[in-house]
Amino acid sequence: MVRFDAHTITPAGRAGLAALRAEPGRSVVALDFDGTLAPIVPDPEDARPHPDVLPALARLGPRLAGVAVVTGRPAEVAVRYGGFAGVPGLEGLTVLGAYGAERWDAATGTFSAPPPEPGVAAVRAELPGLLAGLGAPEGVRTEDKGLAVAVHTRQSADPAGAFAALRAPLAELAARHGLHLEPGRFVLELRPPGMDKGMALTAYLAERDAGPVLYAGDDLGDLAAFAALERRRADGRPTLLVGAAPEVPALAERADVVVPGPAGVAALLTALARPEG
Ligand SMILES: O=P(O)(O)OC[C@H]1O[C@H](O[C@H]2O[C@H](CO)[C@@H](O)[C@H](O)[C@H]2O)[C@H](O)[C@@H](O)[C@@H]1O
Repeated sequence: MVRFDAHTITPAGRAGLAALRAEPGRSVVALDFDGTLAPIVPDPEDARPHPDVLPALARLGPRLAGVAVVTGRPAEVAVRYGGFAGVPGLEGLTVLGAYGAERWDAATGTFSAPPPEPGVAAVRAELPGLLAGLGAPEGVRTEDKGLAVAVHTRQSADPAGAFAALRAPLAELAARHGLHLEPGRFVLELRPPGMDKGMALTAYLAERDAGPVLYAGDDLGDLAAFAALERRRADGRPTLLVGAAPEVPALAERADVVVPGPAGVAALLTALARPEG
């Protein structure tokens, strides 16, 4: 069983954990995908959940008011890579993809997504020429996400250097086409403004009439979800913020507890799924 002592979890987080254990039927567990459920890997197409994640979620799901995956991935990609469809116990799972712009519900098997914004097509067309003109190093990769385009530097020889060099020109390209630049772990994503994980999570929690909430994330895009739960906490509602990446200080500093990546998240979910919690 995973136990957290007073030195590794904040008092508010401990209260959130106690509430989750005491009232599972009113509780929601919401989880980021990459870096939280799935280990970070060099090629984004290779990301798959830690092997203990699905069994734990399948045990937890029927006991909770809701389980959601809140991800920057397109919903369809997250469902496919996650292996979430048709899993007994996950009939109530919801995937909020593209930072909440897209949605998939296991209960119906249906996807919903808005039409792509014209700025995304313009960026898609301009990006190869821009990257060539900037002399983007070998290993810089683009990921076409449908509603957004992402530029990855992880596979270049100097991921941090390439990230720093590309950030301003990509921000300028995004702004010129009415898009927002979303920075992440060696990724710069050009996507439409107007939606973030905090807005998506808040709407989902209202829909489920949620009580206690656990959110786990590993990257800057998860800060909006943390902020949404910090507001709930300020209203006296129990929450548990889990940071899944000690190496991302902006998130780890705001977490109630920091666990070592998807293996740590899986261990926490497995412990929560036990009858004794
Ligand atoms: O919101 P998330 O579920 O955390 O998705 C964020 C981005 O994750 C993916 O990129 C990250 O994971 C890759 C696979 O481990 C890794 O190679 C990359 O360096 C990371 O930035 C994904 O490719 C993006 O589309 C997501 O927005």
